Amino acid sequence: MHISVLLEEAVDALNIQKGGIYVDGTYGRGGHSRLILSRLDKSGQLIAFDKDPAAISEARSILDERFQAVHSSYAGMYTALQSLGINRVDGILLDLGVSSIQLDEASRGFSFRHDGPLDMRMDSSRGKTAAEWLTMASETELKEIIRTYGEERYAGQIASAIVMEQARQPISTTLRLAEIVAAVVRKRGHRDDRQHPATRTFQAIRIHLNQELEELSMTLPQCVELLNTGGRLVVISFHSLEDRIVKRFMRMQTGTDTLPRRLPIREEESRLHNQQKLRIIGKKIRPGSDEVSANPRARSAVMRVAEKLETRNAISR
Ligand SMILES: C[S@@+](CC[C@H](N)C(=O)[O-])C[C@H]1O[C@@H](n2cnc3c(N)ncnc32)[C@H](O)[C@@H]1O
Repeated sequence: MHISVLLEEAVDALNIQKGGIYVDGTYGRGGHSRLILSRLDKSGQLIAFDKDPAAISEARSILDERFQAVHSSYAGMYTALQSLGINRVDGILLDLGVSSIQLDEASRGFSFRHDGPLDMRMDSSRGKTAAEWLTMASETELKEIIRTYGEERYAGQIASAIVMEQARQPISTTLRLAEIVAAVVRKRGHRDDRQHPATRTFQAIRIHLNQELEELSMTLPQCVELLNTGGRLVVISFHSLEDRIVKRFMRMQTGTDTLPRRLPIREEESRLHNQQKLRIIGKKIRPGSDEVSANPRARSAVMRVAEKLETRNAISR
């Protein structure tokens, strides 16, 4: 089961207009989608995306003519909407990362707690599995990925242990990878009872394999392009790397983020940079303690909301 995080808060933040067109970029198990649909009237529309074929097949069980499910990354949102004849929408929700169903289903290979094939693809219909990727990754690449996407302080030692074990016998299951990583972390005397020692490494490989940060960065500008004036962009992130991208992007679009002062920036670039396309709505929102105790996965969630402004030329710096 997947319990939707910040369910009411996120849908409230979309400021639903009954007859509007909305996008749920991350259908998952449809918690947010169902609530959005309940707030639309007969003329409203909701288009949901998910990379995961299992999520989309569940979505297709919603028989509602106001609803369409598209099997695609949200990074393909602009093109997919165009092909549905939709140029503008009134709100977009991105509830990032993996669902509890993906994490808990051993056969998907995301979990260091349940043994399964080392897969980790959100879109199980294409691309390399984590096990296949490990057969090709160099120690340097592994170290870089584990350090950058996992913010893991033992990245070097973990990468070296993985490459050594991989040479002895290909690592093909989640528990084997978890044991290799845990052994390194424990040998360094590190203990954190709140977190399994392989958490950061699994997160890093998952982010890399699914191109999570690249796709998020490609999608945010499409959202701004697609929104009608007054339309809302609502993003729920689950780790600081995602949240940093969202925060930076929203600030840039408000024209309040500063460009490095000493760079020779031409007037045109400066004018474009200062074009204010979004207004930030409220402060970042975190789930309350009741939600976190009912759903520990909500613990790290951060929601940010922005609204599309009428595009106008800002004054150059
Ligand atoms: C946290 S869950 C969403 C849960 C959903 N809001 C709900 O209430 O049930 C994230 C979902 O987004 C999907 N996802 C992650 N990255 C994606 C991407 N780039 N494009 C499309 N779907 C993506 C995952 O497959 C997963 O099903």
